[in-house]
Amino acid sequence: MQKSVLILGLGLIGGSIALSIKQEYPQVSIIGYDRDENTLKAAKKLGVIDDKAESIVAAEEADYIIFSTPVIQTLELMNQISTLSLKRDVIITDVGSTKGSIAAEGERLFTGSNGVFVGGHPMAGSHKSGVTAARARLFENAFYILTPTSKESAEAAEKLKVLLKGTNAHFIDLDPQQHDSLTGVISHFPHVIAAGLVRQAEILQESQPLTSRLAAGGFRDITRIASSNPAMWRDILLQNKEELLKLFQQWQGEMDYVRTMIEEEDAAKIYTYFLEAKQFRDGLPVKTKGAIPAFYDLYVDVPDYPGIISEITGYLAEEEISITNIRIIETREEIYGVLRLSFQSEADRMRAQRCIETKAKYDTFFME
Ligand SMILES: NC(=O)C1=CN([C@@H]2O[C@H](COP(=O)(O)OP(=O)(O)OC[C@H]3O[C@@H](n4cnc5c(N)ncnc54)[C@H](O)[C@@H]3O)[C@@H](O)[C@H]2O)C=CC1
Ligand SMILES: O=C(O)C(=O)Cc1ccc(O)cc1
Repeated sequence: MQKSVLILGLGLIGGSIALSIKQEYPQVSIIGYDRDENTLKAAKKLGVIDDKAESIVAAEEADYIIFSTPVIQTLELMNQISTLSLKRDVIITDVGSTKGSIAAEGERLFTGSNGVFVGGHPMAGSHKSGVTAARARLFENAFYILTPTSKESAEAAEKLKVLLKGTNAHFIDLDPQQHDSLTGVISHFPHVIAAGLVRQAEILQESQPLTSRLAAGGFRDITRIASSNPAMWRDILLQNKEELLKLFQQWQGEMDYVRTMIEEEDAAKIYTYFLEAKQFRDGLPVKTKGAIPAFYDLYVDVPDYPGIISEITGYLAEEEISITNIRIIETREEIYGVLRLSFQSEADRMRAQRCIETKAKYDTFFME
């Protein structure tokens, strides 16, 4: 493919898209634009882009334009770019976490004589940001939603899937409103709840200093997404306001229901509530990535002796398997402890399991 791709915003997502395109099509020319000069320099130095664009006017040469900026800036940049002399058949897309207003603006601004717009959202990420966190494999097995709104944009979506083949993502076409309603429930609202739980603990911490020490285990895990980028989530909530307001109402009803069951000490109803939640949760697919990044954790039953961590990490290093986190979960009084290793992908976790079971002969297990 001898095409030129302009990526605006070279952070975690823009950088990862650039790397995945380059991996599949080395001959494609990737031009990067970012308002932060240091990011641009880093992107060039890390080989994420082939060339730096001095200004957004570089869009006039592009066959594909990908907005990878925060959602509010994407709307502003789309307006600026639409006033340039773009190639007639340029395909324009974005990666924003919200789609309603971006897709509507894309359809209004790009009318066929100055390119065609199709909204996009790769549903994988991390709480990290910036070009240094970019990875070609970030979107592997993740859902990548495209939101075509016309026959022309549906055709553009098919071409985009070819360009983005190297993401190894699963593409799904959705209506923009349907996208916002779904991601509201499974991504945006959970970020509000996670932040709310953390703030509740923070208030208790003032009178009970033990709180943060006790919160170090499971609480820390279920509130992990509260460590996400605050500016990004502020913008996402503001752009998905209508859906979120509906969800607040529904959630308040849900919490009232739980509170009443407890007030009335209705044991049977409380049991059914948890049982039904467990059944739905246990039925969720495990092989694909969802909106919120999965934990690729492997638990290893290890004898509790000095040097055990370096023994295990040594075996993994021999096979060049990278660990993103390591922690002793619980050291039982006697002989065995549980070591939790976290990996970047399911493939790394599977390789690590084979490696440890073969070389060290320790039992390993997953907790889904
Ligand atoms: N972080 C995540 O996990 C995911 C994020 N997204 C979406 O991807 C988009 C980008 O997010 P990240 O890559 O995480 O952010 P990031 O903070 O890592 O990167 C954003 C980049 O855009 C640049 N930028 C900001 N305003 C600009 C402007 N006006 N002109 C040029 N460059 C500008 C920044 O300098 C930065 O390099 C957002 O719209 C977000 O909703 C989508 C899926 C996952
Ligand atoms: O790490 C997090 O906070 C995530 O939940 C990752 C993420 C962030 C934004 C998206 O639109 C999709 C996935």
